[in-house]
Amino acid sequence: MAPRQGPQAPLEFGGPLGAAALMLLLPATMFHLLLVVRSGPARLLGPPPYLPGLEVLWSPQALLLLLTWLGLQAALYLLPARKVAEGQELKDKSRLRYPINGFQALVLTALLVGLGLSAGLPLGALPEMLLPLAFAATITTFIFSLFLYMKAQVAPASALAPGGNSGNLIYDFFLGRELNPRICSFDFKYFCELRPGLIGWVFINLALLVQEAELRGSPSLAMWLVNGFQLLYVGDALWHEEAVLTTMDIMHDGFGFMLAFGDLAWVPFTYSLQAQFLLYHPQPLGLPMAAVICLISAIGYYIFRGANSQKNTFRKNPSDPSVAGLETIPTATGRQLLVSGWWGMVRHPNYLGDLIMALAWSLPCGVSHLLPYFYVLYFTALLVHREARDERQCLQKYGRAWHEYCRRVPYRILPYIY
Ligand SMILES: NC(=O)C1=CN([C@@H]2O[C@H](COP(=O)(O)OP(=O)(O)OC[C@H]3O[C@@H](n4cnc5c(N)ncnc54)[C@H](OP(=O)(O)O)[C@@H]3O)[C@@H](O)[C@H]2O)C=CC1
Ligand SMILES: CC(C)CCC[C@@H](C)[C@H]1CC=C2C3=C(CC[C@@]21C)[C@@]1(C)CC[C@H](O)C(C)(C)[C@@H]1CC3
Repeated sequence: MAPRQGPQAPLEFGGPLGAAALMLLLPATMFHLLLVVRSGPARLLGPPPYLPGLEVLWSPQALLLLLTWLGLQAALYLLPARKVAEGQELKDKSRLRYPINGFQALVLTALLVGLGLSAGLPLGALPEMLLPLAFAATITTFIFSLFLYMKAQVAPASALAPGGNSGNLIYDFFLGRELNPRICSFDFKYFCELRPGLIGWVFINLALLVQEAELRGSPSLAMWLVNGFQLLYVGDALWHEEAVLTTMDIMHDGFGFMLAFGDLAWVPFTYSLQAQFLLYHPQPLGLPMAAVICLISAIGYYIFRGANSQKNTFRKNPSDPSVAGLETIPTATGRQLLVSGWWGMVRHPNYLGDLIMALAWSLPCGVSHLLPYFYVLYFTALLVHREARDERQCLQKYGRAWHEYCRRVPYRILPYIY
């Protein structure tokens, strides 16, 4: 079954109306979270303590800091890489090349921040700048998405994504028209997906830890756990950077407002919510409970890493000894689907591991508030929706073989439940 493309592709996210609503809702949710987390009651569903005026949101220093950060990460991206990887085959049968130096960028950033700290860089002042920084990031992503939309106007048809080219301005602006927008070898989507937002997230967490130490003498055990788990997640993503080339975002989705805002604003400012919560609402955490949470995190990571690595190894080289013995289903495209190992347990074992980790990130915040569990709730919704999108795409790609896979592996994410 040939996938429908361009104006015939089925509309996702509720079409133009859904896209318009999400473009308002996502930034509004982000600002709501940033405001309620520092309020006394910290109620996820309550009203924000106040509605900030432009004088609170707008700060030229915050914009300058954001642009410096983006410039630094872009410079680190352009440094010589230990390896250059080839992406998946494109419509015109070509393959793009990607530098593998994300982990190096993380280490170099840590060294620079370390040097800055020893020279008196006031990292602990960053939490007070989160609102204006998030505002600067939101404006920047709107302008950047406009640039991406206009760049796609002059791109060849073969460079356009399967969705995101419906002809409706709002929908296409949101979803993104071009699959891999680039200037020379600088790939905007690949850069944004893994660098400024993801690395920014761990340094926001670190700044919250530093401020907690300044306020209370030392960081709490809960703050250490949240920082440690999320650093492991980001470090792992950058260590296995090449694996991002087989994700849905890189292979299928265009680069527009959804991913630009998601990567540059949503990830750093909402994924750091647990650490923000702990700064304003300290929580006691005993060693036995901390040990249980570490165990949950380790189980989640084991499933997440095992499943992702198994699929990536198999997609790169099906005769690799670690995957060669696994049972597979042939498909009409020549590619095969794994039906044993992690991918024989449920159809998205990697989502299951990621969700277990998400729970472990929130548990150090105790159970007195719903707010730090926002990530678990949002992430469940995101992955359930993402799974349904992927399922549709796989059905189009693999037809009967996909039906056979679903028959053999009936559960999507959670064995015997979903
Ligand atoms: N923290 C966050 O905010 C987010 C994290 N994630 C994480 O990112 C990771 C990547 O997720 P995502 O890109 O959504 O999806 P996947 O990495 O699960 O990729 C899905 C693709 O895998 C291939 N595939 C599916 N089933 C099989 C099988 N049985 N055998 C072999 N290949 C198969 C198909 O592509 P093909 O056959 O073409 O290779 C399918 O389209 C996940 O771990 C997820 O949890 C995702 C979103 C947000
Ligand atoms: C909120 C919006 C509706 C949607 C925004 C979604 C984005 C925030 C996420 C889409 C896919 C992502 C991935 C990661 C981060 C979040 C976004 C950008 C990821 C880089 C996190 C680290 C993982 O190890 C990964 C597998 C590399 C992830 C890839 C997908």
